[in-house]
Amino acid sequence: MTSADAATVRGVTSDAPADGLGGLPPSPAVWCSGLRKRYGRRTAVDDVSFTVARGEVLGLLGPNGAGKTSVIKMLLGLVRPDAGEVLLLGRRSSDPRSRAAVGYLPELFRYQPWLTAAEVLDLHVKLAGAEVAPAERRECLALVGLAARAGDRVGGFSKGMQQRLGLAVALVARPELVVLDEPTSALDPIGRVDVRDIVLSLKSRGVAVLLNSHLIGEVERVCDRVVILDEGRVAASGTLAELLGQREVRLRLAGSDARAEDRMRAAGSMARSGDWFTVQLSSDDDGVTVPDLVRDLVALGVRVHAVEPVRISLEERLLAVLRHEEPAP
Ligand SMILES: Nc1ncnc2c1ncn2[C@@H]1O[C@H](COP(=O)(O)OP(=O)(O)OP(=O)(O)O)[C@@H](O)[C@H]1O
Repeated sequence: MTSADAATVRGVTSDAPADGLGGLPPSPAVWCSGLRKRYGRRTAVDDVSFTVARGEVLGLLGPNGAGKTSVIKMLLGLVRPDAGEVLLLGRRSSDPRSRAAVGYLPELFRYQPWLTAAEVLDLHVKLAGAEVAPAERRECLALVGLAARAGDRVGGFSKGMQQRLGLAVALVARPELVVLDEPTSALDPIGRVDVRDIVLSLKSRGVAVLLNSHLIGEVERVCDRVVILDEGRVAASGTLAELLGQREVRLRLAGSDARAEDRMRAAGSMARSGDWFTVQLSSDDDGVTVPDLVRDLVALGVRVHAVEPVRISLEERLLAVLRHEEPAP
């Protein structure tokens, strides 16, 4: 974030309501700048800055111990940063008004074993100071697949069921920002798909989501932007298009000659392996490069047996960034 961005965020916070009234755009769901945290002699988080816009899903990725949970806890005011600033929904995270509008599923979750699932939700609605009708609370339990267990005590829940309840707790008070720290670590495959659908439905309603997950495929499917942390620092960040920008197309051709290869090189840098040709497309390709290329190759008398789009996966990009194999975008 530039200092100009920071100044804008601060301006909105101090001079205007956080909800964007008065013609100003709403402040970001999360704004943090220069976050730092040391535990003893170990630096857990070092100069981390990013924003999460309203309605945006941001994925926080990184290896074990990279500082993801520490960042989340500093954002939520659960851990005091040694340096840096945080604004949630345009307000300091210590402000009860911002806290009430944030739903949080912690990495290590434990709910009162003597309460029923419905009672746990009632308690959290009360703590948030929200007005949520009983029918809506039941719907929330149904959303996470616990409708049939609403009256059962949490002490008898499996780990996955407790995580589902944690998700309901994070969602029940109609938050504007939802922070999910490893939300699917205990879930079965169906539960993971459910969480993906829930995240997408939150996004469609303008709710911002900050998602920390080691399941990269999950992050790739639902996130608009990704921040990769490594040893406490931001190693890379950007939209998925920015991070995965380099796209390629693979073509299996027969009868290719020098003119055909020149035509492919005109589309992007080219590599050949037997009958297969790989052409790198530019990140601002508007979708006509490949059809035009195929049309021209056919006109040159080349037989086109296969055309396969290839895109680097988020996992490949993550590993490349963490292994310092390429410059971070
Ligand atoms: N309460 C604490 N006391 C001492 N060190 C801590 C504490 N909390 C975190 N750390 C250290 O800070 C670093 C970052 O930990 P953190 O839990 O934020 O990482 P993470 O990216 O969430 O890891 P994981 O993916 O394993 O959950 C680690 O080296 C960890 O040992």
